[in-house]
Amino acid sequence: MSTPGAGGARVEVLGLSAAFGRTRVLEDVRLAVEPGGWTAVIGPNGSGKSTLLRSVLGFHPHEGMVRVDGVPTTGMPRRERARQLAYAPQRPVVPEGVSTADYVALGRTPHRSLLAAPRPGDHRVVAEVMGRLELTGLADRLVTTLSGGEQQRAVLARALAQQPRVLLLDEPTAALDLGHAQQVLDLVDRLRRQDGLTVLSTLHDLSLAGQYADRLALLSAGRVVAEGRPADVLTADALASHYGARAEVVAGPHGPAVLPLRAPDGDRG
Ligand SMILES: Nc1ncnc2c1ncn2[C@@H]1O[C@H](COP(=O)(O)OP(=O)(O)OP(=O)(O)O)[C@@H](O)[C@H]1O
Repeated sequence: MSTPGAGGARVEVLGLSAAFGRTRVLEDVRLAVEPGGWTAVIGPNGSGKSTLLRSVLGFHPHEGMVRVDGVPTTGMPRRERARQLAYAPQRPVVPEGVSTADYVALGRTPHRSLLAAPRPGDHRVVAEVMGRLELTGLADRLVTTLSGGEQQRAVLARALAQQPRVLLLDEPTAALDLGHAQQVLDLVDRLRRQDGLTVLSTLHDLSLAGQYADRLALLSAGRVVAEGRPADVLTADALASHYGARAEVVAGPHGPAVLPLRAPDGDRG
């Protein structure tokens, strides 16, 4: 598939801190994702994962710096930023009165001059992405009428149609059944392996995070408390101390998977 653009880019997050009003929610976050790498940011509810992604995109005010291939994103023209970084949000707001095909085609906007009509290449990219995400049959449906999972795939399709060098995914599988979740993650995995797309995602499903990402960053109360290979970050101790969870971590063929454990009989009411 020829979806991403000019190969992946190195992303560096340097000393990033952010707040809502006076409440600080990210504290001195440092991360680097190599071209073609996939870092999944994990962490309990409210630990700052979405705010981190939104800060990297420049959607949330922050201190510190984000660099793409060494170039700070602050001050980068909007269109240039949109050619480098694409984002699929956790709770997308889809426009009224727009077909699914036209919605996905919005991803081509950064690649054409203002007011220029779509070119054959634009239609080809949109058709290809929609085919890959099983959206072809929904092309003429209003995007507002799609189910939650279909909408989530449409949002990802729009981001991929952007042919970015870096893909930021906020909970890309939240509304998807297991089969579609695997389909989406397999597609992203293929794009990074074949074309070097760089991926920074959040993922609540720790087993999927352990299988697909090559690095995990564990956020807790706005700080990165562990970063490294999935097998080193996903440990029963880390799940107990940062999630308050009982779980066993088992080694799978492609990385660790998490098996949640019921409370012992004596601990249940
Ligand atoms: N608009 C807002 N106004 C005030 N506080 C906010 C706002 N959005 C998020 N927060 C707070 O910032 C903190 C980080 O939120 P964020 O959404 O980044 O966490 P998260 O790790 O993505 O959470 P989840 O796993 O529940 O999606 C939380 O305490 C949250 O309540």
